[in-house]
Amino acid sequence: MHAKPAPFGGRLQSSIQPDGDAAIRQTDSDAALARFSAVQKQYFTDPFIKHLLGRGSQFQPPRPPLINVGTYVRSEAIDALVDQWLDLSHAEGKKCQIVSLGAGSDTRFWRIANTPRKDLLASYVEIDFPEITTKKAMSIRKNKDLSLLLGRPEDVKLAHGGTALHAPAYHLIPLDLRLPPGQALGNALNSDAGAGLLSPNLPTLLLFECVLVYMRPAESEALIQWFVDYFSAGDDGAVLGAIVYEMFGLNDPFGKVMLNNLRARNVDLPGAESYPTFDSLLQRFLRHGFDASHALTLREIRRTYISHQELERISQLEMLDEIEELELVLQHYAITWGVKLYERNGQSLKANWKGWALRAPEDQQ
Ligand SMILES: C[S@@+](CC[C@H](N)C(=O)[O-])C[C@H]1O[C@@H](n2cnc3c(N)ncnc32)[C@H](O)[C@@H]1O
Repeated sequence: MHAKPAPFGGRLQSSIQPDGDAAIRQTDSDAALARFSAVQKQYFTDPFIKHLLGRGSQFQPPRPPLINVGTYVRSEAIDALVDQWLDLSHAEGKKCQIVSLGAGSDTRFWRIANTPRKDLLASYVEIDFPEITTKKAMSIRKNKDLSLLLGRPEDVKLAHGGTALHAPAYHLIPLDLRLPPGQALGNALNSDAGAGLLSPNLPTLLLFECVLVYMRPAESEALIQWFVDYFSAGDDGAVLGAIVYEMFGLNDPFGKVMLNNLRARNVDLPGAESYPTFDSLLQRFLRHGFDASHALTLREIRRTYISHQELERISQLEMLDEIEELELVLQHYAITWGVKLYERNGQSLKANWKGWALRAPEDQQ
């Protein structure tokens, strides 16, 4: 076996603390290390991740090939969906907003800000526990590669004792997402910068990368519903999109081993219970009145949505001979995405947004 069943980037370290939230927060370091490992092995590039790793983490050994391939497939697919979202907003003549929930040490904002697509971003909001946002805010302040992409130094401000950070198009906000969103999230998005951080009129994409699985279903449903209601207040009709990446189908033998391994490290996955099958994934958004909902397992994405040239390239990076094991693991992770369209006038516009989907290589020409 190359790896014990555990989330990609979720191989927990030995120093697990008794507090369950500490173990959940630890998954952020694991995710960042998994990304750094895939970068070191040249699966993809990310010039920013090294600035967000904890002290000494750069010297950790790389992750096993199976984990690197999983991180690569997930990253490529979510990047493609996010880029397409930005381009769809652009085609509509609007800037777009992205909210990353449980953002941890994610580098997506900087990766976008480093490209011409930066001009398509009206606002990028990242939310996580205060311990995580404090660490991230410090890394941003300390590192020029990160801070320069936020704007002029005088426009970048720490807030709430260093747990929050605000720049013209970037906001880092400390919050426990399990709190009733009506008060907690609503206040967090409205108080800090004086004005609302999110316009209800702009196309807005929610990113939930490996976070809802740590919350109870009632809590994650309340969170998604809060956003659904928030955008119904827009006067120009908004478009709400969401991407969820996480494990599912954990009631089979593989899933049970995964759950037990995590439980031994003080991590529960209450959010996985509602998603025992592939079909159940689509309900994630349909139950909130989304107009379209799609899901793909990482196994299917690797098989169908990554070009032969790319598969050939990554097969040269390191030895991976246990394809069956790889497929078994990839079969338990899925990307689910959906879109909700609010009142507006043009049917063609709706058709555009409904076509938001991963493209197989032969459709990309
Ligand atoms: C596995 S990490 C994923 C980080 C990042 N989204 C990524 O994919 O690289 C899970 C993140 O969700 C955050 N998280 C989990 N439960 C949370 C909650 N109730 N409120 C805020 N953040 C939470 C953790 O602190 C951690 O940063």
